[in-house]
Amino acid sequence: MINKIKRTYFHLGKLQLLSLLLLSTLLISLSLFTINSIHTWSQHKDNLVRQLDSLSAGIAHDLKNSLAALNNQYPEPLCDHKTMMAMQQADYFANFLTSISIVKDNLIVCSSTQGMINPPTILIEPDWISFAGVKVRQHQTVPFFEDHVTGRTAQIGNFLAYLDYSNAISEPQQPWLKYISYYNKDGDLNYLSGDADFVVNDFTPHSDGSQWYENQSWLFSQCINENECLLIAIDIPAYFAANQSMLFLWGCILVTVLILVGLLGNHVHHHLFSIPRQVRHGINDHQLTLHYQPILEMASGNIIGCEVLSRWRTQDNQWIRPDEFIAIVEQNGQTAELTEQVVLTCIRDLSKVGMLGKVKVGINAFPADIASGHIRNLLCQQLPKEYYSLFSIELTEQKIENLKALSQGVQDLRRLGFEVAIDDFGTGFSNLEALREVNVSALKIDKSFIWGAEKPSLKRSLVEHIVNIAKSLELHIIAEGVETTEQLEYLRTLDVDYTQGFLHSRPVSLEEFVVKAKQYVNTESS
Ligand SMILES: Nc1nc2c(ncn2[C@@H]2O[C@@H]3COP(=O)(O)O[C@H]4[C@@H](O)[C@H](n5cnc6c(=O)[nH]c(N)nc65)O[C@@H]4COP(=O)(O)O[C@H]3[C@H]2O)c(=O)[nH]1
Repeated sequence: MINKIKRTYFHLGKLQLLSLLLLSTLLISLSLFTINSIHTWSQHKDNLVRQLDSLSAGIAHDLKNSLAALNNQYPEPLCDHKTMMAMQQADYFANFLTSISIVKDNLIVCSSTQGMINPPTILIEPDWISFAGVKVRQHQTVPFFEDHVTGRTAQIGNFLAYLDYSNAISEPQQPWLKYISYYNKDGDLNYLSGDADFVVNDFTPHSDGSQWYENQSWLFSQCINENECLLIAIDIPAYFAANQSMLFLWGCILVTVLILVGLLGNHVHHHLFSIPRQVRHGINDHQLTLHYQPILEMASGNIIGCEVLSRWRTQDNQWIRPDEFIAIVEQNGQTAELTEQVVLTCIRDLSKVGMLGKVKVGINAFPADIASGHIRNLLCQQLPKEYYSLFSIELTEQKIENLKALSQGVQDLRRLGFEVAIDDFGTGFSNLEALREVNVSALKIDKSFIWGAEKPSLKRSLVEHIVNIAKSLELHIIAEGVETTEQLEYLRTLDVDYTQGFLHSRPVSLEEFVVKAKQYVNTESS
């Protein structure tokens, strides 16, 4: 009852933990989003104003020191080497201007980046001409190295340059950044040209006291000359739209990540905590059951014994394969408990059905069980001496930590009359070196070698090799995983002692094993 409550609590706890984790991450992200969108404008505004102020100042500086200076130096410019060098130099020193070109008869005839332009590029009408005489074109194509770019250009006299903002603002090419020119007539600002149209009413001075104004829709710099001006303006809704779509994108990414983390978290939790924890409880609560797989004598075809195999069903009614839970038992450090339960249960089971002392029994053991003498003590406590020879301890494929202690443990078991077999021979540690060191009495050929050995193949020669070694060491040979009559007949030609496999029977419950074995075993008590 207490265990049931504990288990229910454990399951609830896991679900609650996961939902809580997901919910809190979601809430934190939502709050971050909200805070971010509330603060976005106020946080970025000052920064943008600063950047755009320095951009204006930088462009004005470049126009004066590059384009105006070139006009002074070359009032009648030619596309000659000298002028080209001066243009390239000016291009190099300018921060926001590039591809400085010479303009003649409304054509770009040569440029600092491409030399002579053939055919020359046609100039479009300027979008506005500033008070200082700078002709600004919003979408002028200019020659740029091997290519052409289209964008904003500034022209003073015979020289024109492409306005390159790419390094000027941290968020270049943004749709919210607008350039507009206005003219001032009788104290009213009138739209002249540019990216946008807006009514210059109800603007309040910018909070930092600079020359910037803002209303619901626009943030713009003050018009500083009397007749006309170029405004650098920020379209606030467009700015938010751009940021919102970024937020939406990030939101989608975050939600996807959350879902993945949730799914993965469940999986990781299941494997790291749930199964190991359930295995721990399962062993402690004696939830293991045993299945018995018949072992047949080759010569007579009789069932003479069985291999004992652990089976474990979880609380969710799932069967977990030994291959999976044995590894967890090892991680949990519960190998001794498992072996103890297997030994005690199988002795009790076989005794109950009158087969103890009548059949051979193969029990899987961990190397530590043998090295520590744990399995020897258990068997000796539970069995009368005359049954020792019927028990075969199968040394499963494991990492051997102390080969010397293992070899001593095997020696002790054999001295008492128990059989010791190397399981899964041919895989993992069970190689020739182990065979030399550990003085076993039987060898089980791994099923992976049996499958395919019925036909001439590399496997066949390996099986023959293994059988020869076993015979030369006078070991009993058991072939496991026999699935077909061809395999069985082939193994008969090799004179293998015992066979085990689905051909004869799958591992079955005790009751089913009794049904299968009873015609070969006298279960009457003597
Ligand atoms: N496909 C196929 N499979 C066959 C055939 N004949 C037998 N098998 C399977 O091969 C495995 C034989 O056991 P193993 O080599 O000792 O390999 C065992 C053994 O190493 C380990 N194991 C099982 N029970 C215990 C246990 O109580 N203690 C320990 N230490 N290890 C155990 O888990 C391994 C896997 O056990 P199982 O899943 O029960 O798998 C069993 C059995 O079901 C066949 O003809 N075809």
